[in-house]
Amino acid sequence: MLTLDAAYLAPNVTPELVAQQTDRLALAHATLTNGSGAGSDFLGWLDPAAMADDALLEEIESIADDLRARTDVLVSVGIGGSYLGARAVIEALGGDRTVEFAGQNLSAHYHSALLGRLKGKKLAVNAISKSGTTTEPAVAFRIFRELAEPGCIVATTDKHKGALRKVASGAGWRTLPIEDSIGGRYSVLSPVGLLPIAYAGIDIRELQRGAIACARAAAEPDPKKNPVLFYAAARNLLYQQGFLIEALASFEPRLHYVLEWWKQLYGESEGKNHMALYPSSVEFTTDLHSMGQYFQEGRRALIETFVIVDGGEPSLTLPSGDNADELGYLVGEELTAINQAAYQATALAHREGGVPSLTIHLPKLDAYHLGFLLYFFERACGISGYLMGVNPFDQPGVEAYKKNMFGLLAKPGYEALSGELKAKVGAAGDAALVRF
Ligand SMILES: O=P(O)(O)OC[C@H]1O[C@H](O)[C@H](O)[C@@H](O)[C@@H]1O
Repeated sequence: MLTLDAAYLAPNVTPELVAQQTDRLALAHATLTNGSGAGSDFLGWLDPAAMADDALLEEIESIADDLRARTDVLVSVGIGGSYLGARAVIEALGGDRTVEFAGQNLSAHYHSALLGRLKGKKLAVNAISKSGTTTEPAVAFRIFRELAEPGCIVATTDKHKGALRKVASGAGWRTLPIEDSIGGRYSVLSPVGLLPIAYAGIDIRELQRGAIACARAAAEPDPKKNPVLFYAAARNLLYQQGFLIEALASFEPRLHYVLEWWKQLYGESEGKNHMALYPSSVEFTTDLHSMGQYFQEGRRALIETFVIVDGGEPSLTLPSGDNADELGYLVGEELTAINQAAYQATALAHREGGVPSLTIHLPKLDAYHLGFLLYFFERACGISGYLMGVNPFDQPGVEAYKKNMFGLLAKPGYEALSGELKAKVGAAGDAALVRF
């Protein structure tokens, strides 16, 4: 279970204001659950138990066990939704085996350094791409597949189409399916996320169990009893009031990639028709010493959603010593308690500075509660997109850069565009350069 603390949303958002949205919320809720809205072909994630049934979980676990027995490191190759979910869970929960990530950028430095780190290690490689044609992971996969131990390549991709499917069939590698009805950013609890997570040694059944519990809670149509509806309603009301940026804020560095995953989820789902809250993230207290000033006194366009871990953290107390560092008042205090005080102080200060906030409390950060949280955000994102009047399950805008890149790299089929784009990019010529 998670708990929402909505005290600092007032007066912008109050339970009464949310109650006034009941009809709109009920419509968005029904549109999502009945599959009657835009993008309804992509609701395969809605039922987490069906998305990965027992047979599929067993298959994933058995592949993970086999790879763990034969290798030291898994290189997970993917980008966007084929990357962020697995990384979010693995970085948050740790595990006992190293998973490295490749193909989430095109940096020669990043990939050379990774190759260096992997020297002398026995590698498994998991190529993950729903379309099977995304350039970044395809490029990285060419580099890393050569280094895998025999029989230790797994392709997670569309059942029938795409270049990755073709290559995997030709080479006889093991494969895991990505259903048509599951888009990348909603795929963490499918084979896309689950194989790397299982390789890391994290209990994928617990993760799924948390998501199933959240799905049950989210079936409730009354926004007062359904945290998913409440969150979707609150951010929508704030957007209508003119707020433009939602910052997901944590005080726990191991949530870094959960914040990154959330940004893709909301950015791709809602950033359409020149609308939507811009999803950003901050990691406190680190960022209080860089972004804190802006949060307190910059342009008042920000709302904050805190994700706070309440318990289960290791005990670490401040040791005694002379009081020259003026920390005597904290001797014997738990670091976790100091961090909690920092959260309370921050939420209060920001609220008083004009930043409304909502806090999501997790009793502890384990597989169950993380599964609950991930599903919470997915489900709220579907509702939120429908409240906004967009299709939360497509991402047509992402194609624009790809088309340009293919043109500039003269990919077969893009020859005509190639000349035009090269002319555009070079148009300003020397005149545009400012040299020093
Ligand atoms: O899994 P893939 O087909 O390789 O896609 C990976 C990612 O690339 C894209 O460009 C999309 O914007 C993302 O939604 C997707 O998750």
